[in-house]
Amino acid sequence: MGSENVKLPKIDFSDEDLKPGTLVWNQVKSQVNKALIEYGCFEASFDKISVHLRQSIFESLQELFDLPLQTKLKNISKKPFHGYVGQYPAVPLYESMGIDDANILEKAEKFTQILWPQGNPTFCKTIQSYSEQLLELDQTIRRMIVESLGVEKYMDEHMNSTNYLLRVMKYKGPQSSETKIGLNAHTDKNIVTILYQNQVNGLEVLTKDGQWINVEPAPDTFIVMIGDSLYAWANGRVHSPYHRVMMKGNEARYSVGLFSIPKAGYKIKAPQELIDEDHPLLFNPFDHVEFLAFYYTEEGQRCVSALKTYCGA
Ligand SMILES: O=C(O)CCC(=O)C(=O)O
Ligand SMILES: [Fe+2]
Repeated sequence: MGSENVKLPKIDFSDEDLKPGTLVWNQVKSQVNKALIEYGCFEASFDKISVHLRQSIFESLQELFDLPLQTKLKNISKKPFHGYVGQYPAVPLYESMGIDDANILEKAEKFTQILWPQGNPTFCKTIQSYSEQLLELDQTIRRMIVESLGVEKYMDEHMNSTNYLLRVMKYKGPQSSETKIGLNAHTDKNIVTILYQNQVNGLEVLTKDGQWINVEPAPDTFIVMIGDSLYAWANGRVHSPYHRVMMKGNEARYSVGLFSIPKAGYKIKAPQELIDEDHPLLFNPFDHVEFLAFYYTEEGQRCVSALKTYCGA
């Protein structure tokens, strides 16, 4: 059960002067560092995404999930969890779809074309602008993390090592006051995840001391979470938390995640500056795409930490 009394830290990214080197940058950076060591997660207010866009994104999600199943199944991907996912007996409330490189107009158009051959410019523009604008928050946070780790010499390499995936999600209301599983507990496998949801709560995050926190974001805040690939790159200096979705009541929950994901062929390797006697190397260098292939095998699904089994040092 979620715990009532603990709240995730809330950090404000709306200051106009939030540029590297400014006083406010350093203040926010130290809040980010503290939150990521303690929770691997925080609530972010970020006002670059207009109120209009924040509303349109949920209209677009609803329009997409209202399409006939036949149409939704047309979104196929070779990468697990990037195509259409739904109708799984283990998580019957859950449906999702991934849009690779949704920040790039041609990619957003290609995706839109698959579902609406006759075109849907509003949908296309909404997901593209949302991704392009929110990516700024991902990059700000990652710059701050690299600075806090004191490994600025890897800044460009790190910033250029990822692509973006936008995943849209719907959780049906279970039509009961009893809590039902929406999405099983997991850690994200990517670099940074930024989640945004409609007004139906359900996300829970596990603290280091084993309590599930109910995440109750305000309408204008995003949830930022660290994935296992960044945990590995930082050699354990930031936490990647377990989280899950628990649903009750009648209302559907819509959420959307922007995931920064290591590019195929890029080897994730902790900088040597982050390895010492007190911090021995945790993971051998690995390729994220190859790791995911292992994660989605039966063995990978059974492990407590798939990454440790795959490439633990
Ligand atoms: O819907 C949510 O808020 C969480 C989704 C999630 O954890 C994921 O897609 O990895
Ligand atoms: Fe997740």
